Amino acid sequence: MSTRKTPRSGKRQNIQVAVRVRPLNANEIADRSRNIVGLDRVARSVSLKDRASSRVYAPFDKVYGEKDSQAVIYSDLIAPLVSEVLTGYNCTVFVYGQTGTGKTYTMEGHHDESGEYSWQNDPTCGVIPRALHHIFTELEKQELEEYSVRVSYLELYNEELYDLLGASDIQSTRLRIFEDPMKKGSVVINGMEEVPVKNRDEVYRLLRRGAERRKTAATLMNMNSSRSHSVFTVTVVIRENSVNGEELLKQGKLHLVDLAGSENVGKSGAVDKRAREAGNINQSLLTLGRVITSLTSNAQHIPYRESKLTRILQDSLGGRTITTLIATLSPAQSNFEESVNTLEYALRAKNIKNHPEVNEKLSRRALLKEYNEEIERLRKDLMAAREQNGVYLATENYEDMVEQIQKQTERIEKIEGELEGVIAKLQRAMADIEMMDAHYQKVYERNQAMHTKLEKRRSEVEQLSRDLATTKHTLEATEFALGESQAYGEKARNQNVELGETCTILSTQLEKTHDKIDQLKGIFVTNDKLYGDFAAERIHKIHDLDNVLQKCRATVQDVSNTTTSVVDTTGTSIGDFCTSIRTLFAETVSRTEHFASEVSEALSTQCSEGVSTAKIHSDSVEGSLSEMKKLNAVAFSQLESLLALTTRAFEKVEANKQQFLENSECERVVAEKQRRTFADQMRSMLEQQTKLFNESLQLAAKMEELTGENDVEVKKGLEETRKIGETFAKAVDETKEEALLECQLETEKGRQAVKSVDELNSALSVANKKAFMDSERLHTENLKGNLTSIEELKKSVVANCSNSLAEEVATTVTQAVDLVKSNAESQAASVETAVGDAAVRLGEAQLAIETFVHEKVQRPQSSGATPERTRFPPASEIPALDTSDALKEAFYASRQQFKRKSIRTRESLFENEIPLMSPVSLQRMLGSLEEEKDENVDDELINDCETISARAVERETPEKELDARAVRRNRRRAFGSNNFDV
Ligand SMILES: Nc1ncnc2c1ncn2[C@@H]1O[C@H](COP(=O)(O)OP(=O)(O)OP(=O)(O)O)[C@@H](O)[C@H]1O
Repeated sequence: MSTRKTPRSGKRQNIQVAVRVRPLNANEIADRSRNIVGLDRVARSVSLKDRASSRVYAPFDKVYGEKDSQAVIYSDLIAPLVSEVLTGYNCTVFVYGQTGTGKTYTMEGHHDESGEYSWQNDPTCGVIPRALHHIFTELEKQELEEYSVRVSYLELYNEELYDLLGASDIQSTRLRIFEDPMKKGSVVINGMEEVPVKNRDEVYRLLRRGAERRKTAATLMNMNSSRSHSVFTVTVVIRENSVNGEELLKQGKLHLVDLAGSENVGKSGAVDKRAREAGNINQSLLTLGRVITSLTSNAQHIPYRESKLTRILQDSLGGRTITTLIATLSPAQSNFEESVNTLEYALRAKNIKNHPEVNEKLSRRALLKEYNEEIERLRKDLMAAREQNGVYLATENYEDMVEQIQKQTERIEKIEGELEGVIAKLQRAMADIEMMDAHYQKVYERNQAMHTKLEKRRSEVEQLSRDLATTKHTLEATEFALGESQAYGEKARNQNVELGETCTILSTQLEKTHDKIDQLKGIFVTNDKLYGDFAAERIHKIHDLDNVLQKCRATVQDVSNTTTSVVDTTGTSIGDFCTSIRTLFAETVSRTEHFASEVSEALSTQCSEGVSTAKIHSDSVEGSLSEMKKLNAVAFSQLESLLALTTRAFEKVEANKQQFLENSECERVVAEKQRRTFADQMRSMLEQQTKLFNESLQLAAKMEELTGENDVEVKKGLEETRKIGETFAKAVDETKEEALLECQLETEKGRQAVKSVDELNSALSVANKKAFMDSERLHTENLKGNLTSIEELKKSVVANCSNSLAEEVATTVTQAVDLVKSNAESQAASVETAVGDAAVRLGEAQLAIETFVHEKVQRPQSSGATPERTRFPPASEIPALDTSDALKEAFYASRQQFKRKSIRTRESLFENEIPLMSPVSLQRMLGSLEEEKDENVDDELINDCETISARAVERETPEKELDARAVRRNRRRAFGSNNFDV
């Protein structure tokens, strides 16, 4: 395969050289051979201790001792190369050393026949299986689908190449090396089998096959395996696509070379004389030494072509390959010289500078074209050579021509070899492609299965997308509702906290209120009892007072009766007095008339004047009497009015008492009613309180208010009662005083009347006296004789009349007045006593009321525990949680702000889908292309294909890529068919 190199950072680098020292083997131990090798890992030096001296060889890139495992060697030296190979570099690892120092062990490891270990976990497993395992691991890790891994295993013995993996008999398989016409400095090994490796497990099988063929060869050809070289090559081709959709092939190679034992080669590549004599000259090893020497001495000519080994590995020595040399040593003293040679060889090799370059990635089209052109060129050369063979020449020239033909034949053979090599390369390339096509087939089938699965999944995805959209929508709505609920919940929680706090306060206050209510209840019960007792007591007292008033009434009645009787008596007395006066007057009149008749008779004419005078006097007395009658009538009427007043006073007292009693009863009834109402209210309030917690405060307040009002009412009632009592007492006092005053006034009026009667009588008496004296004086003048008798009579009449009448009247009046007075006084005293008693009782009642009100009536004691009226702030409004419909509306409203994002379906993934071409379709397409061999048509097709590829690349779907690849593959096959026709 043609590869071009791109510089690796443009740097030249020395071959990496490592030294590995194996442990002393059984023979060496048996020979008691000393370990003379010392390693300094820091200085990366190896020292060899001779008996006399110690030689140090340094620096190496790495030094490994007997304890360093295969895994360490691999991970340090080979693993990095695998990465380089996958990147597109060629890498070579040489194992160089004396026979039996562990070259094969390092490269292949032990073949564990026991089956105890699989090759993956066999600690003795060498570089080759590890490298292949690693390569597959990396390819899988990088998820590369299209790659090919091929291995070849060559043995070079006595400058003959044998294919250890070839299918045919190893003896008959003669591998020939030709220059690679397409790449200068490279060779083509004609007939070499490059076996594709599909997985790790095939590696051991191949290694075993190689080992068996080696053994067979050794037996058949009496081959000394320690003098043969083996080259195990792993070729990794990775197909990848460039950005413009072009298919690129990236190739890297790893050569693992187990060289023949170095014991016959001297320091500078000189062959040991004895070995030379024995014919055991190892040309390849010899040339390798020389090449190394030439490379390190900057010689003009590097003798690569002098051995097949150096020809094959030319690129690995001073070329573009990354090269590592592992020098294996025996630690035994017996191998001192060989160890010295190996170390010196290794140090020399370390000076070789390579300039690694990554193999250029070539497009398949270019590669195939290149191959085609080369084949065509070789075909033409061959034809030309053959045609030359058919020319007839003169005999003279015949020999020259024979010679020429001989040369031509050799040339034809050479060209044929080269052609075969190229064709072999092409075939390998085609095998690679086949391998990758097989991969493609698998990928196609997998893709078809995936496509079917994808279709199924697509419908599922569509359904799921719809479900997802619904679910998303629901989720959003739910999230929205949840948010709302959370906010509401938060508000409610805060409110709850507030309410909790308020409840705690209210609970405490309610507790205290209940205490207060209990206290009030107790007070009300006590007050109820007290009111009962007080009412009973008051009723008792009122009864007492009633008795007193009855007594007072009786007394007043007595007074009235007495007064009436006194008045009657007085009236009678006055009547009697009047009668007496009339009698007396009649007597006086009769006496006077008798006297007058006597005087008339005696005094006839003289007495007529006396009679007229007497008549005048009589008229005067008559007037006086009528005046007295009037006065008596006035006195009577005054007494009547006094009686009426007394009666009225009594009636007033009675009325007042009745009113007082009624008022008291009313008050008592009102108080009782209030008490009952209050008790009912209390009861209902208590019931309500127990039922309605939230109204408890208000009820408590109201209760408190009512309690206050009731208290006020009670106080007011008591006050009113007290006032009424006072009013009653006052009224009684006033009535008493008024009655007394009226009595006194009437009595005074009576006295005045009596006095005026007395005065009138006195005045009358004086007037009569004066009249009689005047008459006497007149009659004295006229009647001197009889004047004395008349005068005496007159005096006696006047005296008798005035004295007895006055005395009688006075006595009667005085008696009457005294009687009235004494009666009035005694009645007044008894009324006063009764009133005083009533007053005392009223005072007692008042005191009792006051005591009751102020002392007995219990009032709620201020305990300080009754909660103060607290106005709790109204609970903050918690909006009622919206209904789901309202929430939905709110959600949709909120959604209006944001355009609803369309749920992205996977439609887009499928809409540009281009069906993947099946291998059958490809085959058909290939057939049609085979029919159209015209290059123009090919070009046209290529253009078409490229257009399709470009379109496919633009669409960037794996399916389209595959399609483009299919087209390219088609194209490639078209070329391939041409080539095979050749
Ligand atoms: N590092 C090592 N640890 C343990 N044993 C080793 C080590 N190196 C080599 N041996 C053992 O030494 C013996 C010889 O090793 P090996 O055959 O690999 O040598 P060689 O260099 O390949 O010889 P030849 O050149 O003849 O092929 C083997 O038995 C191998 O197991």
